[in-house]
Amino acid sequence: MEIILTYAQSLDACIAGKEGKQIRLSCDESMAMTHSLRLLSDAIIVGSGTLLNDNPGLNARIPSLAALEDQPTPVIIDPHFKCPVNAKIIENYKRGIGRAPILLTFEGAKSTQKLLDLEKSGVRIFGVLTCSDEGLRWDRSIFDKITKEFGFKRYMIEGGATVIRSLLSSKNVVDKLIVTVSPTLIGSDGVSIITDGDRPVVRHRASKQFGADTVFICDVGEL
Ligand SMILES: NC(=O)c1ccc[n+]([C@@H]2O[C@H](COP(=O)([O-])OP(=O)(O)OC[C@H]3O[C@@H](n4cnc5c(N)ncnc54)[C@H](O)[C@@H]3O)[C@@H](O)[C@H]2O)c1
Ligand SMILES: Nc1nc(=O)c(N)c(NC[C@H](O)[C@H](O)[C@H](O)COP(=O)(O)O)[nH]1
Repeated sequence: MEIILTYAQSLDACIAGKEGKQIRLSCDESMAMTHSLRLLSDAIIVGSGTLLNDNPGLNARIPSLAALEDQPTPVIIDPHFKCPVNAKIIENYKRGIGRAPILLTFEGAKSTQKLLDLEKSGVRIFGVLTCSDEGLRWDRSIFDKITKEFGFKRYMIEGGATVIRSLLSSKNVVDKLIVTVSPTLIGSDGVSIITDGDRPVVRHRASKQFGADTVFICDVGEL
């Protein structure tokens, strides 16, 4: 099992603009790299904040829409079932250009009308999350359980800010960090991913220029 955390950031470590405004940071070349990475992954994970803010498709479309059997599965960390029934990931599934999304919620979550509506739209609900007082607890056992249930081997976590910050301050979860650095400055009202607290060790593995962007690949963990 491999867990990759990947995102695009500005030179001043921001991943979005003021009040979370979505900003296209990746140039065409590095966005194509991200979509190639999606094709190599079994699951693309984002938090509910990104789902609501960006309404992403989370499928592989560049340079062209990949065949359904090659598409990764969209997975949303959504403990409070905020996913709208008309989200793009659900529309893609209904149109046959994306796999049935999975929504991760708390273990033992009670069913609600919203959950039933989401299941009717084709969303698969999986109660695997646990909570501590500082928020969702991240550890590899969550991914072991998802792999046991769905058979995924490679996870690509694409954000957003809460997810990135919590993973960058968790040990023994992420295996690889792939960061696209865009030569732009967003400034103090941007959404930063800088965390306090302890951080995992990262080791440079490779870096490559894609258009104007530089993509860093780092191994993460007790190296
Ligand atoms: N540049 C990029 O690569 C990139 C990628 C993704 C999102 N974004 C941007 O990030 C912003 C969204 O980030 P965000 O922080 O609002 O939302 P998010 O996507 O990080 O989701 C946060 C939500 O997910 C759940 N969650 C996930 N992990 C959690 C944890 N460890 N603890 C508690 N709750 C957890 C909770 O419901 C929480 O409200 C948007 O502006 C979006 O455009 C940028
Ligand atoms: N690699 C990357 N470069 C960016 O400039 C940017 N803003 C994102 N943001 C990641 C976010 O989670 C969604 O992936 C995007 O909103 C695009 O969504 P889709 O392509 O439709 O899946 N990711």
